[in-house]
Order: sequence, then C-alpha cells, then structure tokens
Amino acid sequence: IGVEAEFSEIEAGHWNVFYQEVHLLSSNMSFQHSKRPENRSRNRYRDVSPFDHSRVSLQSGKNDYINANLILMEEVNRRYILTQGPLPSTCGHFWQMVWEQRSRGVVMLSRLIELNSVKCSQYWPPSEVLELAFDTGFRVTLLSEAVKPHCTVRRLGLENVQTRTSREILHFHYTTWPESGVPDAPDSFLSFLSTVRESGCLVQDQGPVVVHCSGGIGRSGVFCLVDTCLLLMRTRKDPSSVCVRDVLLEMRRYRMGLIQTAHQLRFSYIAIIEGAKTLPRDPSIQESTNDLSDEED
Ligand SMILES: CNC(=O)N(c1cccc(-c2sc(C(=O)O)c(OCC(=O)O)c2Br)c1)C1CCCCC1
Repeated sequence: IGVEAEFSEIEAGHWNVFYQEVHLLSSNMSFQHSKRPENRSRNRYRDVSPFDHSRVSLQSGKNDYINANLILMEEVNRRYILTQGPLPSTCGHFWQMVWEQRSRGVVMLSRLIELNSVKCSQYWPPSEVLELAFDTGFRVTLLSEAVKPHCTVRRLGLENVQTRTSREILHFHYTTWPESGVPDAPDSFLSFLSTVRESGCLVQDQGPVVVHCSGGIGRSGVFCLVDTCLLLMRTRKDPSSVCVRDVLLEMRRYRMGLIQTAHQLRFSYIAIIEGAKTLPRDPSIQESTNDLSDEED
C-alpha cells in the first residue's frame, strides 16, 4: 500500500500535532456539580463532565443535575444542548430536560451497543404498541418511524403527565457511524445534517436541539461544528474568513473535549469543505434572502 499509507501517516501525524494544539488551547473551567457524590451515578463516563457555567439545570426535583451543556453560537444564532447518551437512571431526567428547554428535536449519533458495550440506554419505545413512563412524570410514545439507509427518523409523543399536555418530538438517529474511526465519506453525514435542518429543529425560534452520542462530546462535537461552520460560510461576506479551529475553541468554552480524536477533526474539515460545495442553502437563511429580494422588488 506504500505511498497511500505513508501519505495518510504523515497527514495523520500532522493532524495529531494540530489536535494536540487545540487541546492545549482549550478552556478548562470548573465542573464541581458533576463531582458531587450524589451525581456520580448520573455520569456515564467519570472523566466527561459538564462545565458548571454552561450546564443545563433540571427545573424541578431535589437534584437539578444532568450531564448536559448549552452551547451558544451567537454569530449564527444557533443553540445546541450537548448531552451524554442517557443511562437507565437518567432517561427521566433527559425527557424532563427536553420538556423544560422546549426542544423539538433530538439528534442521536451513536447506536445503543457498539464494540460489544452499551453506549446509550434505549430512552424511546421500540414499537408503537409500547408507551414508556418515566419517574420524572413524563410518558413517551412512538408515533411513527421511517427507516432509511443511514438514518431513522421517528416522531415521538412526549406527554407531561401532570399537566396532561403533550408535544411531538422529532428523533433523528444517524445509524451508520463506524464502531471505530470515522465515516469514509462525508456524504451520508451531510445528508443527515440536511434532514435535520429541513425539519426546522435547528432554527432559533424553537428550544435548542438536543444532540447526543455516548459521551456527548465526540460525534456530537462533529455535528455542531460542521453545522455552525457551514452556516458561517453561507452568511459571512468572506467565507474564507471562517476558521474551523477558532469555532471549535469557541464551542469548547461551553463543553469539554468536543471532537474526540484527530481523525474526527479531519473528518469535520472534509465534511465542511464538501458541504460548502454541495449543501443547499440553509432554509432559514433562504427565508432571509427571500425577504431581501422582496425588499428589492
Ligand atoms: C481517551 N479518552 C479520553 O481522552 N477521554 C475519555 C474518558 C472517558 C470516556 C471517554 C469516552 S468513551 C466513549 C465511547 O463512545 O465509547 C465516548 O464517547 C464518545 C462520544 O460519544 O463523545 C467517550 Br467521551 C473519553 C477524555 C476525558 C476528558 C474529556 C474528554 C474525553
């Protein structure tokens, strides 16, 4: 395999240096709530904690802690909640957060089991006949499910049992991220991003979209970095002024460890480069340009 292996070796070496730099420049802020004894069981990974300053707090119950952060990307008017794959004991907190934060969409980027270990608990009903009830006073039903080659889109009913009100939540599950490493090509990931965008779940007027994988920092970091950078390249006068590394460092001010490996970072660049060429204009942007064109008429 000679040249190819050498090439990717050098490139990989370069990316590792670059990734280490990002690591060194990343914010390290406090995460004391995560380390409280009563919260140990609420963290999937001991070393993955939400910074205190940007953590999402549960608004009722005796303990407000959930392993989740709100990321605010003001320039593009995007907000993302990044969280870990729920644990059996935190699925109720997860749905409470979705309800309280008025989220309309959930983006899932891992499978429940990968490399023979549990990455995420099944927090939604496996079939239409089942209804899941959680200890935080929420009930979830499966309204419909559309399985496509790389993603499954589900419509879920989320009911607040106490107020007897319900909302429809869209669940976008990217199902083909490799068990280790990154996808060979960005196409399926980019069309998944388009699907989520077209639903309107990423637009500001709703609550923030909830994005998770297993730790809620690797693939979840890729998703929001690619979305934000593509948006910046569409909205700035000079798209070449978009610096992916700076956007990543900005995002890392809100949640630690976003983008887990040099390969995920390289994949993010590839997806952004490819997406800038092919992805249709973001529908929310089109509305604004249409408005402009109305003015011009
Ligand atoms: C080499 N590991 C590492 O540097 N760390 C870390 C520690 C504990 C668990 C994980 C895992 S294992 C895992 C999975 O999927 O098996 C996963 O999920 C990926 C995702 O979903 O983001 C995450 Br994170 C990572 C760091 C500790 C300090 C903060 C940054 C990570």
